[in-house]
Amino acid sequence: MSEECTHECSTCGSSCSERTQEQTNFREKPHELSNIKKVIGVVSGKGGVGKSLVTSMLAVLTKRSNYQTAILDADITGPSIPKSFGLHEKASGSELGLYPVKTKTGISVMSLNLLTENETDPVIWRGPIIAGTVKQFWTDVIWGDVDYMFIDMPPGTGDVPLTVFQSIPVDGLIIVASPQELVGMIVEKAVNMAQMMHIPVLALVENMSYVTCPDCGKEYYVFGESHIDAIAKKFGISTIAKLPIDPKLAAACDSGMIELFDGNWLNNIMKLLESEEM
Ligand SMILES: Nc1ncnc2c1ncn2[C@@H]1O[C@H](COP(=O)(O)OP(=O)(O)OP(=O)(O)O)[C@@H](O)[C@H]1O
Repeated sequence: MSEECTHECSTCGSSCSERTQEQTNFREKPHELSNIKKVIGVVSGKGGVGKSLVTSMLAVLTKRSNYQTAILDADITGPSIPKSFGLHEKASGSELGLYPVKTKTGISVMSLNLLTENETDPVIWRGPIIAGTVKQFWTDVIWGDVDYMFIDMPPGTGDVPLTVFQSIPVDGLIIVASPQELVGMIVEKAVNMAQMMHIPVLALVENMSYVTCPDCGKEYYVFGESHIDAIAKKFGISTIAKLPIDPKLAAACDSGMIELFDGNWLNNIMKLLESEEM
């Protein structure tokens, strides 16, 4: 029995002598025309902390390194990926399945906003329908060959993230948090959920960590001293990144130009993704 045993035998993948229940396998197969090598989930404890921004930036970096890249926007009720890439066309389909929409640089994207008639239509669905839609983005979308798929997860640790973790083989998670969250329990909850689902936490990103003065270049930690190093150490997460509050990033998202962002803040996560450890 592992030291981290949660006694949740139905969701545990290890075959140990203490097993009391059969493992229930909820894994869904991707579309037969999809060949997806690595799946990275981007999660946050709560909404609005920059999860979609980090998902978009990591996808842009992998694409810049010439990998076949895809984004599955699992944030069904608040999809923001199409907007940051300036995607307004609708996804098309055939009798074989649905086709993702390509961004200007060739990143494949599927999001509910690419399917609804109006981008502003609210999605007033209950949890199981939302979770079912995410599953369909995995099973019914013809993704083709993908080296890295990033999943922009819905915030929190509820119904939908649980279904995604159970039905899609996620290779690793990147947790995005604001400086305030890093002093509370929200990040701890996300780390604990990852452990319970047996998914490794690859990296921790502190978004809106600091502001750089445009005149003198000095960094100001407006939310107080950063706690990311201590939290990463506590949970044994070796890769961290700090993203400043940068009006250029907000403007790039708003104008659909995130593919043009300039900055090396997430380069060490990129290195990790390309390394043998992944
Ligand atoms: N470091 C940053 N600098 C400037 N603007 C930022 C930064 N991070 C996020 N933003 C802006 O804050 C807003 C929220 O970010 P984003 O949509 O990525 O958050 P989220 O965690 O995905 O939210 P939700 O879960 O509600 O979808 C966006 O308008 C984004 O452009």
